[in-house]
Order: sequence, then structure tokens, then C-alpha cells
Amino acid sequence: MVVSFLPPHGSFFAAHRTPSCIMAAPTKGPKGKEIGKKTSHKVAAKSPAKKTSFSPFFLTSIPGIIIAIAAAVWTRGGGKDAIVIPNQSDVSPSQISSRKLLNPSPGSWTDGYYTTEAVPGQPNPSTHAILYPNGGGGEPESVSFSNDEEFLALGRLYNDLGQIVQSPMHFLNGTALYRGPVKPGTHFQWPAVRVGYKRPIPGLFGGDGKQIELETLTEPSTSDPRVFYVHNFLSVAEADEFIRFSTAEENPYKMAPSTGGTHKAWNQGGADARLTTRTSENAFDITTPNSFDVKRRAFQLLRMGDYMENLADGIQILRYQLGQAYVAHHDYFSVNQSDDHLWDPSVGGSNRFATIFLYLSDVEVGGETSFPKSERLTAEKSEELVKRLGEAPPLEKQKEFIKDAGLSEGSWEEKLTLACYAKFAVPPRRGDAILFYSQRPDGRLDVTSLHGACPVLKGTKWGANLWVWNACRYSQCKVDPLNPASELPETMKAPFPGGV
Ligand SMILES: O=C(O)CCC(=O)C(=O)O
Ligand SMILES: [Fe+2]
Repeated sequence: MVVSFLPPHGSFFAAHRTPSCIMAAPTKGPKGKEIGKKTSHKVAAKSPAKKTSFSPFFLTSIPGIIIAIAAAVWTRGGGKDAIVIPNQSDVSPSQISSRKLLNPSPGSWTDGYYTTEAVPGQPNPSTHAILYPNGGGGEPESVSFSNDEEFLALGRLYNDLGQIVQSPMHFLNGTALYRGPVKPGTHFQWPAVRVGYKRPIPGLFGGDGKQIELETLTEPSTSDPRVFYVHNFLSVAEADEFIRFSTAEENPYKMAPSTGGTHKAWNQGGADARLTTRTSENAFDITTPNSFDVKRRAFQLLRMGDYMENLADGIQILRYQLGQAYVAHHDYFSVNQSDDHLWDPSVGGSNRFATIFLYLSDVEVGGETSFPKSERLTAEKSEELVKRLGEAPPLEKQKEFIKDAGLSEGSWEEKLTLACYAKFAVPPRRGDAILFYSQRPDGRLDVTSLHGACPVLKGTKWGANLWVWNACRYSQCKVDPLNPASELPETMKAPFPGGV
């Protein structure tokens, strides 16, 4: 039985054109083509979904009687309004943190993927769940199954903690589950659930041993980028080590002015492509133990298993001095980038899949990462987030900051600053990171992932790009660069018809 309900989410945004350019990691690039097509994207009008919710996890602490009531409501069937939709968004972080956080299968292939365990005290296997598409959002279905086999026939499923759900004994009836990737070369994406939803990531700890937590920053819909805040990703020592190495004599890719607009890095003869739209300086760290520790952690954060060298660019360290910035751009390469590689991930090609942007310093004023396709957060969505991420100062104050930073009137930096304050933006905080996807769960490049670095208005900003590809990156495919998805290891090769 499959029942569909809840309208898909959506929202308006104006078609938006921005210059788009990109900087390559120090790896061989396709010959000098311009990249970054200007694209616009149409979406449906917002249709607010009215949800009645309860938390399945809440039920774990309240005995049988409530379960019986919930089951009665559930099985009443008939009109949509009668269905109580379990929504884990109502689970408070403290309820979540009482759940087991360790990876139960260290050493097995699932190490790095993470799997679920039996719910303590659950008498019978569950018989139904609410199933969302990979990455959440969209239209959920109610699915039922009467044994393990039927459950596993649904394919690989995840819970909201990014664990692969192995058995109907591992969740309570009515729990929200998420489909895993279903197309070759695509991967699990974190479900947004709702803005402000914060969850610990089982088995994942930052450089200083603190639990890493993932917080949803943008709406789960068809129109917003998928942006998450990553708490406690780096230790101060790790951040400082990136900063040190970026200017160290022993680093062959040490700090130099940023380039862009072509696929060539400055150290590949791209220096003449120095940009007026990206004024920071950058370095690469492709060798240090520090960078490998952090990249390994990034793969765990993405639930992509063990670190694979041919799926990651070298870490790119950035320094923005006063007034420096980077206009809005995409991190992915155009599907027409070159013809010696298949760049379109929706048909088995490879491209940048996710960016984990590491904040290596705080910034006194400015320097946010902005997402112009996403509206500024309102207290209605999350009061706490608005407070933490900062409200936009009044226009007068913005102008004062701009003047004090020495940015001239009418300059692109001034315009960018005003645009930054008008749209969704994340201020840097040392040791934390943001995660955003450059691809949709079905592998289409995501035009809404447009983002930029707002001008630094006071102080200096240090950050780093950690780019992960969905399959072997450009020049790193061993068998056939026109079929990168085929080179993924079996454990990463969607679909997964047998479940786990
Ligand atoms: O500095 C930032 O906040 C973002 C930089 C960025 O998007 C990039 O370097 O590709
Ligand atoms: Fe970027």
C-alpha cells in the first residue's frame, strides 16, 4: 500500500543572473574553456503545507496507551486530514542525543556509512513508515511491509541521523525514513527536515573530540539550496595549522592571488586570469596529515564511507583582507566544460557534489557566505538562528561599514555588501563549517547553490574549500572519463535494490 499526502514545498525567487567563475584545485585541467553558465530556474508558487505532527521518538518514552491512540488515528484511513503525520522535526536535540550515537559496525564496510540498531524494548517489527525522497522535502509516501524482505525491497533507506536502516526492528511505526540514492553516481544527501533542525551525527567527532552536529539552514523544498551548518567540525589547532601551512615555505602551493574564469589554477599558468570578482588570496594543502584527517572526516559527514583520493580536490585555503570578496558563483563546472570528461552527474558523469566550507577564523564585520537564491531568515522560521547568525544592520549602518572599509560608491563590492545583507548569509565562526550541495539528489547540477563571499568589512577572514565529487574527479578516472559513475566502488554504487 502506498498513500501520498502533503503538497510539495516550493517558493518563489526571481530569476537571478550573476557572473559565475571558479577556481581549480591543483590538478590537470581541461584546456582553457570558460566555465560557469548563467542559468535561471523556474519553480512553483509556495503552497504552505499544513502538518499535524507528533514525534515517533517521543513515543519511546511514553508507554503503550499513546502508541495505541496513534495507531488508531493512523489506521483510520480515509481523508487526508485524518492522518497524523509523524514528523521528527519536533524531536528536541536532547531527545536525540539520548539515542545511541556510536557506529555499531566498526571495521565492516558499513564503517563510515553507519547503520541503525534495534530500538530497545520494541516488541514487534514495525509495519509502516513515512518515506521521503533522498534529501527530504518533496512528497512523502506512507509505505507498509509485513516482513524484513518486503522492507529491504524498498531499497536503501536512511533515518534523519544519516544511518542506513537495516531492519523494521530498528525504528518505530510511522517514523520518517529517507530513500538512499537511486541513480548510478548519486549519493545520500542529508534531509533538511526543517530550518533550525539540529542533530548530532552518530559516530562523528570534531578535531577536539566534540560531537559534530548538523543544523539545517535552508528550507527543504525544490527551490532553495541545501545548506547546513556544521558545529564543531575543526579544532582550533587544525584551523591554525591550515593557516600556518598556507604561507609556509615548504608548501609548493602557498598563498597567491586568486584566479578564476578558467579551469586553470594560478600554478598551472592561470595567473593571468586574476579576477576582479574574486579578490582573496589562496593556497592549497594537498599533502599534510592535517588535511587528510579533515578530508576523512568530511567523507564521514557526507556518509560517503572511507576517504577516496580521486573524489576530493586539494583543500583550498583562502585569505580575505579588508574589502576583499568573491561574487556569487557555482562551485560546479559547466556540463560543457570539456569533451574529454562527462561532467553531467545526472547521466553517470562527475562534477563537484558537495562543498564543505571551513571557517578558519571569526570575522569582526562582514565576510559572510551568502546564498542569493535563498531569502534572509526570519524569526518566524527560527528565532534562535536569526539571533545567532545576526540580523542585518539598518541601511545607514551598512553604508557606514562600507565607507569605513574603504569600498567606493557604485563598486561591485558595495553592491555585493548590500545584496549580502538582503539575502541569506552565514557569518564565519572559527572551527565550524557549512555544508552545501552543488547537485540535486538525482544528480542534476543545482543552480540554486549559487553563493558568494561577502566583502570583509572589518578584520581578516580565513576559510577553506573542501570539495567532494560524486565520482572520480577530472583527470582522475582510471578506466573511462566518459563514464565516471562506473568507477565507484560497489558499496557506493546506487541503486541498492536489496536495502542495506
Ligand atoms: O569565502 C566564502 O565564504 C566562500 C568562498 C567560495 O565560495 C569559494 O571559494 O568557492
Ligand atoms: Fe564557492
